[in-house]
Amino acid sequence: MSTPAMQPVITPSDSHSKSVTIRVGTRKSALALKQADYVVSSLSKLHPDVNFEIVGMHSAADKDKVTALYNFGGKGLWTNELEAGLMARELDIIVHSLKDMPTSLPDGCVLACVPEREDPRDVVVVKKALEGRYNSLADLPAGSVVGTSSVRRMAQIRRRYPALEFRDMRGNIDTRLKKLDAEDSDYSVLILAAAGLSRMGLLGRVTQYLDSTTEGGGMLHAVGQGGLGIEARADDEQTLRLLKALESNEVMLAAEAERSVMRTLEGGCSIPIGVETRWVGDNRLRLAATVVSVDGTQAADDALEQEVKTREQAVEFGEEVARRLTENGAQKILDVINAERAANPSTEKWVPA
Ligand SMILES: NCc1[nH]cc(CCC(=O)O)c1CC(=O)O
Repeated sequence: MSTPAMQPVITPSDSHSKSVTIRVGTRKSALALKQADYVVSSLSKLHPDVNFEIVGMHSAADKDKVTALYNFGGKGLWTNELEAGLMARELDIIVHSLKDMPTSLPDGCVLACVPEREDPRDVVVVKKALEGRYNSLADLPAGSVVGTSSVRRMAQIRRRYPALEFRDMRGNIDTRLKKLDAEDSDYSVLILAAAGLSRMGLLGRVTQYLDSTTEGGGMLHAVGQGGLGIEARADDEQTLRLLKALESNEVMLAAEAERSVMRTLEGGCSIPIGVETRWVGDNRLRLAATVVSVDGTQAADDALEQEVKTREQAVEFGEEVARRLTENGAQKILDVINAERAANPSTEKWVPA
């Protein structure tokens, strides 16, 4: 004899009922919620019988904007509380900006799906009052102030445009644009990711797209920029299978190669490295990468093309590019940056994006 409580739960055979619910964790910023909405609407189309529920969480870094970002360890800045929710089975997947994901995930967590990528490039946005006067970095007079908190962006721009000045700029995209446009602001331009602006419907503000060409300012983007990373539990086979339908194999392989360069060079710390990946033919991936000193005077560059068909090949390819960068002087540049950070962890000003 069994009590009612011990009886199995029987799902009614009503065709409208959805038997499985996937809880989707995300940060609560406007951009993060847009990304989670995109993932849920795409997955819902692929799996109409599955119910998806978005769970927004404030991360430690969101709650404490005053403390220098490196105090959270640099690595895994936005992800820790969400991962705790994932491991506690309060969440089934987490949607991240791929560029904010650490290159090594905690045990039990995997990068389960890399969907189609937005434009990975950085862009220039001109202060409203200066629109029409300047468009590109090359237009800016000496002493113009560029707003960015990213050492990668600052170092690369300083290398090509040594007469420009740089000032810290943090906050969500809306906040940054408001600070830029304020009447009394010193900023002439802001550097942002095209992807974030695109997702927020703000691409109209872009006056220059930055890339490795001379017209593009010689700028390489962040590892994973423009991409999304969906994290899941390594042993949750049902969810892993369900996510695979949303993966772009080309984007996943390119992102794995980019992340591998970073993982190989960093030794535990997030570092300022720029990359650019492009498919150039039959399964051939071209990967360019750069590491620039904070003052822009020293740089290590490399570009290589190789056949990449599997995740393992992508990782090996990234390791090879990292080795070549090291031989070209990247390690010396990184040693200086890491020594500075170790000496001044709490005054750290620059974000590693
Ligand atoms: N550094 C913060 C961050 N993390 C993700 C994005 C949006 C771009 C993306 O998804 O790669 C941004 C804003 C930015 O860099 O302009």
